[in-house]
Amino acid sequence: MLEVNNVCVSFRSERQEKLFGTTRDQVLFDVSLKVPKGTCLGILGESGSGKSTLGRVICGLLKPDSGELKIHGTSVYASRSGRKNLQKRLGVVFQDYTTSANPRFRVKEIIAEGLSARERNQKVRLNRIEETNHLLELVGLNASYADRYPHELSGGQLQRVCIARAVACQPEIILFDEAISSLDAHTQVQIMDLLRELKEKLGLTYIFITHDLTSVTYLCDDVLFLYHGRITEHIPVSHIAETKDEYAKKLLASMIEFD
Ligand SMILES: Nc1ncnc2c1ncn2[C@@H]1O[C@H](COP(=O)(O)OP(=O)(O)OP(=O)(O)O)[C@@H](O)[C@H]1O
Repeated sequence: MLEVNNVCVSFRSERQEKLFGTTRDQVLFDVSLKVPKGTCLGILGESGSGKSTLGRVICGLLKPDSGELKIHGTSVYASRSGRKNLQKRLGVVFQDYTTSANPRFRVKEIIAEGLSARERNQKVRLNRIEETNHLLELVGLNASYADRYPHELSGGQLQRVCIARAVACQPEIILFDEAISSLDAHTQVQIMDLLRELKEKLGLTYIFITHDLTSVTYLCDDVLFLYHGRITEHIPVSHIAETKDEYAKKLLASMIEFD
């Protein structure tokens, strides 16, 4: 179980009245959520609502001003061991697969980043070739891709490699930050099918940050709406049509009209 309790985040404001002013802009206000094991939580909000900031708090990259992040009851930011505990259990897949994969690395070296993390965490020595081939198959590619460079892959294939790298460290939870947003609609569906399959096979828990309601309804169990840094609603996806939240209603209406 991953828990976020009363998290507040602010950044130093660019508009300072004094030269060394300390005015801050608050981006997250008292955000709390729980993600039970084996479920998928969608975090939905428009641009600037604070989704990625919340994502950075969840993956251990940004200590909040106040509030806490807990994984299996252990506070992440209270100690170094708390952060290490999170690193062992959580993988991340970002939107920009072109920059999150080193262009000078071959596919096998990209996946090796995840395998090395697993070797360190579990204090084991892995058969890299065997593991890489297994992971490539798991994400719908095959061993022949291992020697390719990122520029020799399509966007969808490269994002599959990034997913393989995240899965390589055997995390319990994977955070996806707009991970399918830059792909075309057909590839998005293929990747979402892959994510569903992996979740089932490996018993994973997902946190799926997006601005796209359709992908949330396709993939998530629960959805949380973020508006100007505040959670306005947190409901099961199956009850999304009954939402009371104005922002959620607007999103829903635009999707229905579009359909
Ligand atoms: N490091 C930072 N320093 C200052 N302000 C920041 C920083 N990171 C984010 N912000 C501000 O916090 C607010 C929320 O940004 P965030 O990236 O979390 O939004 P988002 O919902 O993920 O948007 P998008 O969908 O466009 O990525 C924005 O106003 C942004 O300018």
